[in-house]
Formats: sequence, C-alpha cells, structure tokens
Amino acid sequence: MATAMTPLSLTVACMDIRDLPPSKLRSFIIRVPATSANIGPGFDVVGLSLSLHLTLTVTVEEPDAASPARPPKITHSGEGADEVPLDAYKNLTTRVALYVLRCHGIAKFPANLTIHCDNEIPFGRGLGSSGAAVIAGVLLGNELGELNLPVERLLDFALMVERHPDNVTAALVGGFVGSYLRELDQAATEAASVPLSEVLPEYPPDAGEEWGLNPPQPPLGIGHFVRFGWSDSIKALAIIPRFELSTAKARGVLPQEYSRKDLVFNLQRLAVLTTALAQNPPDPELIYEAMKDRVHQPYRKTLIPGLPEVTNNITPSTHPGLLGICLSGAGPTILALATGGFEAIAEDARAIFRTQGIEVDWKVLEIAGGSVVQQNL
Ligand SMILES: Nc1ncnc2c1ncn2[C@@H]1O[C@H](COP(=O)(O)OP(=O)(O)O)[C@@H](O)[C@H]1O
Ligand SMILES: N[C@@H](CCOP(=O)(O)O)C(=O)O
Repeated sequence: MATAMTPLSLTVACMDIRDLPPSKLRSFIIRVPATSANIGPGFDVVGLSLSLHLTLTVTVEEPDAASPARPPKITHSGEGADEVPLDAYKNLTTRVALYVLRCHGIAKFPANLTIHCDNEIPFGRGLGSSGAAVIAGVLLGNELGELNLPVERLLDFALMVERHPDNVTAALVGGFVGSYLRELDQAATEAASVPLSEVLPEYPPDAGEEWGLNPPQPPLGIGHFVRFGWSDSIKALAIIPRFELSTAKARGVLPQEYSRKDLVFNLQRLAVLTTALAQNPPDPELIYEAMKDRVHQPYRKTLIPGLPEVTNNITPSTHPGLLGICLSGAGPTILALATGGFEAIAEDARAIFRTQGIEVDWKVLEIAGGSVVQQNL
C-alpha cells in the first residue's frame, strides 16, 4: 500500500481527499506529538512538542452486503490501554471528532469506521496526553467530514475543549511555541465559555446514533501563536514519576490572584527564556535562572513530593550539560533541558524522589514536529 506523508500545514493547504479516486476503503493515519507546557515561567503560554506520539490508524469502509453498516469500532494499545473507553461516544478523541462533525452539519460518524489508537504518551503525567487526544479528535473530525479546515480553525475547535492554548497549539503545529487567546467581544466570549458539557455532551447509550446539529460553534480566531527558535543541541529529559496527577486537580491548587512581584518575576524570565533556548551554544547560567517560576510550581509542590528538592539541587554546576529544570505541564513529570549528562541528572532525580517513596522512569526526547495526517492511497 503506497503512503503519502504530509506535514499538517501542507495537508491542510494542499491535500483534498475528495480528489482521491473513489474507493471502497478509505484509510489514513493521524500522528500527534506529546507536549511539555509552561517550561517554568510560561504558565498557560508556552509549549514544546516531544518525540512520543499518539497514532490513530483509521479506516472507513462503504457498507455492502459483505460488510453491513455497523457502529464505530475502537481499539487501543500502549499507554492508557487499561483505562481508555472504547465506546466512540465516551472516548475523548472520538467525542471531539463528533463535535467537529456536528458543527459542520454531520450528525453521526460514518458507517463502518474503525480506529486503532497506539499511544506512547502516559496519561496524567504532564506530557500533554489529553491535548494530544483533543488534537487527534479535531483532525479526525476534519478528515471524516472532508472539511479541509485551516490550522487556525482546527485550533479554535481544540480550544473549545482544552481551554489553555499551550499544549494543543504545540501538539498541532510542533516545536517551541508561544500562544495567547484573543480578547473576544461579549457574544464571542459567551460562545467560547459554554460549559464543556455542552461542547462534549454525555451521549446517552440508548439515544440512537444521530445527534443534534446545534452544538456551540467556536468563535473565529480564538488562539494565536508564534514558533520560537530552538537550539539543535538541546534535548528534553523527561523524568516521569509512576503516579498520575490530573491536570484539573493540579489547576485546582492554584490561587486566583498573584502579587505584582511574582508576576514580574515570571515575565522577566519568560522574555529571556524564549530567546535563550535558541542561542548556540546555549548559556546554562542564563537558562537555569530563566526556567524558575513563581506562578504554578510553588503551589503544586504539595501534590508532587520532592519537586522543590529536585529543581533546587540539580543545577548546571552540579550536573554539567544541564541547562534548566522545571515541572512539565501540570506535573508530576520533571522536564530537564540539557545538552548532555542525561543519566546523571535522571539518576540523581530518581534518588531524590526515592526519599519520598516515589519511583520514576526517564526518557531522553527530541523536539518533535507537529501533527501529521498521512493518507493511505
Ligand atoms: N489517547 C487518549 N484517548 C482517550 N483519552 C485520553 C487519551 N489521552 C488522554 N486521555 C484522557 O485524558 C486524561 C489525562 O488528561 P490530563 O489530566 O489533562 O493529563 P495530561 O497531563 O496527561 O494531559 C486521561 O485520564 C484520559 O481520560
Ligand atoms: N498550563 C497547563 C498545562 C497542563 O499541561 P498537562 O500536560 O499537564 O495537561 C497547566 O500547567 O495547568
């Protein structure tokens, strides 16, 4: 079977599956990277795509006498296999896809849809598993509905579900990315603030297979982003504790208000960090200080025993090669950016976590490209 692999931007701009010859079987693959959000001071602002992937292999077969119409079938391997729902009306990815379809006048999944999800991104560890699932769902809806949506519109749909832009933007476009949510007028603010339960309703099991076509539509142009430079010499070491922490819980411990001193502390560091990570060679003293944070990490240490000890005791002077160290996303994973010395950094972090009774796994990751959609022709 021949394949055409296309980066997302080109897929959206050039590929139109309606141009493909008619076929009984349509098949495509969606590949979405993991992400690490915040990178210290950039809470809800910056994200970095990483080389662990969620991959969906999708086929749609025209029903005929040999294969009569049936509901969607989902299988899942890898991370989350023991907990992810395989019912298309309960699974996060397919619920997002159905939301995108319903917003475009398509009330149900196509008949004879089969999706295999292979997932390398651990759940609830601060590596963007839910952001990847949401982006996979938006891309799935876009492909199934043959909608050919531009990147900006794909992002609007993702932001109706995952309401901070850092993970989803980096997962969609790839690289080291900064983003903001546009200030919306009152009507658009209301449209973008509808409860998540209206965007992704609980589908009752006995309500048939067609759903109303009046879901809340995303306002146009909610999210805006820019990709920063990144020094090729920097890799991401993910030190992953063996316990899950939901992002919702880790957001629940954050205060509603901050002091000017703490906000200025973060703004100063974020401004320096976005350029410092592109310099060659990268400057460890500059980056280590620029990856400190006072907006989320101090509050999350109650949920992640050992966090301050790891970030304070593992430094560029104790660990040559280290550039900076922070919580990855909402945690509990620790992200160390480094040019070398990965094993010493990881093993010393492991020893610190062990004093708290926590075991870890670690991986050296590359900075990944954005999501891709690959048509099997
Ligand atoms: N590939 C996936 N398919 C379906 N649901 C997923 C997938 N990945 C993540 N999820 C859902 O998202 C939850 C984790 O989200 P969250 O708490 O935001 O942590 P993370 O930091 O991993 O994004 C999982 O428990 C699961 O419910
Ligand atoms: N900015 C968010 C990022 C959450 O990332 P995740 O990978 O933990 O879902 C936050 O810090 O809450």
